[in-house]
This record gives sequence, structure tokens and C-alpha cells, in this order.
Amino acid sequence: MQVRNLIRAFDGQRVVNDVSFTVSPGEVACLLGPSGCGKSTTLRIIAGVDMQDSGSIHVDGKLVCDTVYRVPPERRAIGLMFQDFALFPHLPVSENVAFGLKGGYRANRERVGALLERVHMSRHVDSYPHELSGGEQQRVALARALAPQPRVLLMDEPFSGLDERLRDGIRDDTLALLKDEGTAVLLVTHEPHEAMRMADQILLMRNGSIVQQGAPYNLYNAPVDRMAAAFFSDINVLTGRVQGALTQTPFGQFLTPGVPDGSEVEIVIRPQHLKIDFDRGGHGPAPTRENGTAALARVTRARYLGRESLVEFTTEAGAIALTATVPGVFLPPPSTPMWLMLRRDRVFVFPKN
Ligand SMILES: Nc1ncnc2c1ncn2[C@@H]1O[C@H](COP(=O)(O)OP(=O)(O)OP(=O)(O)O)[C@@H](O)[C@H]1O
Repeated sequence: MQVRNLIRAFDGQRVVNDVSFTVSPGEVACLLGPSGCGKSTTLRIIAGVDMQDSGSIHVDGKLVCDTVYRVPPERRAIGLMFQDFALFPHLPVSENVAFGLKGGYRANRERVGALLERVHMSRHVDSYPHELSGGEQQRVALARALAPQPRVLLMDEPFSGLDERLRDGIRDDTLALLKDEGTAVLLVTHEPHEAMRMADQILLMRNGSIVQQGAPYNLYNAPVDRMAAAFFSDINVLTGRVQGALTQTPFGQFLTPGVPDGSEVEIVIRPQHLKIDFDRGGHGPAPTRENGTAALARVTRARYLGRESLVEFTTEAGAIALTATVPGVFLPPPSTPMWLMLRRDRVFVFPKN
């Protein structure tokens, strides 16, 4: 599916602002962004229940809609699975899954049976929706959406109604089935964890625009700006002023090429990429190429989170507040002096807006 230059405004306000992307068969793309950024509107336009002001959508190279031509929603070969995936309460599972198929369950026993087996729901073929748990209903809804073999499947927060502990298992099962079916999937979510787990490609959306797109690895390890970095984890931010393409900090100098002298930059690092060393009578570790210069800091608070500990510090120079995560149990008392270093290969430097 190719989406090109979609624009949609409400009351003169662009809610979808020049959005373009491609999803290939068998690929899962996640449209990720905070509430209100325009994700659902984009999905609704692709589904055909809303209309763009400009831009076009192609499926398998064929035009589905632009501003003059429009295939009706039911003839788009696009499947839908929305948040409240409502199954038809008066129909058994078999008829729910067969709903989009010509001839109903009677004419499609094989396809329906195969799909139900695939989602581990065969034994519920005659059950009614109210007899199923939320997770089971979700599995049936997935089978129903895939039954007519759509070329594209649109999923809007499909797992948000489920118990947190069930979600990862259902996400993995869903992903396996989607891959087998070879459908192009566009999944809308506001949860970075979900996008990282499901996506081949993440489309990071903010204020109606896609600000970054790529594989989860790229978005996590090469964010385009501070907000993109902050979307995937807590971050530490140091600010500094550029002088001769360098920015001076308590952790040594950082290269900031291309940023004009005198302008401010933000140096961003995730908590797990801070290195901690003990104080040895007022001395810390020697500077290295990998970790730069160590800065003395004091513990302000330490908390145990289960898999890791979260330790907050304030640097002696500049009184910068920083947070580090350390695997396992590490709970130094407040005021403990420690030396902090920033893993240089994990630091992002952005001009300050
Ligand atoms: N029919 C409409 N008329 C006016 N404004 C609308 C309409 N539909 C959506 N909007 C506005 O467009 C913006 C984007 O909404 P949209 O539902 O696409 O965002 P979203 O990213 O999916 O958020 P959420 O996750 O909360 O659904 C919101 O500010 C919303 O109020």
C-alpha cells in the first residue's frame, strides 16, 4: 500500500499534514504517536470512512482513492480491526469469522476452520461472544478480519482493551499469523513498547506529520530529535552552548559540528547508558575515548524496580540532575559520592529549539 501526501484539515487546522509512507505485503508498519496526533484520522481515510483534502492511496499499485476517484470502503480489500473489535453478539464464532465471506460458514468451513485453528479457537467454533474472555474475543476478531484475505489490514489500538499480562502473548501470536497471511498491516498505537515489539517499520507521528520512519532499531538508536528520543524511554538532558563546533560540559567536550557558535544544544542520553564508578578519595576514573571525562556527582535517591535499580544523582559541577539505571539491586544511600560517565557512542546531540 502506498499513501502519498495525505492532507486532512478540520476547521482550518491540519490534523494530517502531508503524510506519505509505503507498507509492503507481509510487513507490519506501526503508526506511533501521542493521543491526538492524527493517527486514527489517517487510518479512517485509508479505510474510506473519512475523506482526505488531498493526497492518494494505492493498494497493489491500483488507485483506491484520491480527490476525484474513490473506491467505496467495502471494495477496497482493506480489513479493519478496531479497539472495540465488537463481534456480532447474536452469531456464533463460526458465523462471526465467516461474516465477510460469500455463502457464510456453510460455504467456507475449511477457511474458517483453518483460521480458528491458527488462533487456537477451534474448540469455540460454536460458542457465542459472551461466552468468551476478552483475549479469546480478540482472537476471533483477528480471524474475522483476515478471513476475506484483505490486501491490507488496519488495526487501531487492537490490544488496548486486554489485560496487560495477556498482551505480549497475544501480540506475538497475532504477529505470527499476520506474517503467515502476508497481509500488509498498518497498526495504530500510542505505546512505544507495542511498536517496538510488532513493527518492521515505525512511523513516528507528531502534530499530524511523520517526523521519523524506519526500523525500531533506527528510531531507538538514531532519534531525529529530543522528543523522538524521549518517546521510547526516559532520557537525561544536559544543555550547553556551542563554541568553535564544541560544547563544554562537566563530562568533557562534545563535538557539535554545523551548529552556529553561541547557540544552545541539548546532549541527550538514556539512563542505561550512564556509567557509574566509585569515588576513590576524591579521584575518579581517567578519561577514555569511549566514556569521555568522569564527573563527580552525589546520590539524591535510589529505588529498586525489580529487574533494575533507578539511581538519581546531582553533579557537583553545574548541579545537573541525572538518572541512571543499573541492573539488579544497587541502592547507595543519599549523598554517596560517585563518578558518572556518558557512553559516548550512545549520546545524541540536538540543537535546542
Ligand atoms: N471529525 C472531526 N472533526 C473535528 N476534529 C476532529 C475530527 N476527527 C478528529 N479530529 C481532531 O483531530 C485531531 C487528531 O485526532 P485523531 O483521532 O486522528 O488522533 P489520534 O492520534 O488517533 O489520537 P487518539 O489516540 O486519541 O485517538 C484531534 O485533535 C481531534 O480532536
